[in-house]
Amino acid sequence: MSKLSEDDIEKRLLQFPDWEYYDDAIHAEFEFENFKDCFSAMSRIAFECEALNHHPNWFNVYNILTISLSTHDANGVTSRDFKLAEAIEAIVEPDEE
Ligand SMILES: C[C@H](O)[C@H](O)[C@H]1CNC2=NC(N)=NC(=O)C2=N1
Repeated sequence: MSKLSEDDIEKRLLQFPDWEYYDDAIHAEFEFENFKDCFSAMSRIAFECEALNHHPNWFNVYNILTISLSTHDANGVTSRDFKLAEAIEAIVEPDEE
C-alpha cells in the first residue's frame, strides 16, 4: 500500500472534518458524555480494526478519545487509514454522512 501525497491527503480530509494531518498521520479527538459511552465506542471501533486488520494509536482520558492513524509499512498515510477513519466516523458520528 503506497503512501499518499500530502495533496491527496488534504483533498481526502475535506470529507473528514474531524481529522487533521501532521507528523505523517491523521489525527482526531472525540468527546463523549462520559467514560462508559467513550469505552463503548472504543469497543466497537476495536472490532472494525480487527476486521480491517488496521489499528489505531489511541489515547483515552475519561470521556475523551484521541486517535492517530498511519500505515507503518508505508511510513505515512495510505487509503487503509482513510478506510478505518470512515468506519470510526460511522461509529462516533452515526448521523453524519
Ligand atoms: C501484519 C499486519 O498486517 C500489520 O502489522 C498491520 C496491523 N495493523 C496496523 N495498523 C496500523 N495502523 N498500521 C499498520 O501498518 C498496521 N499493520
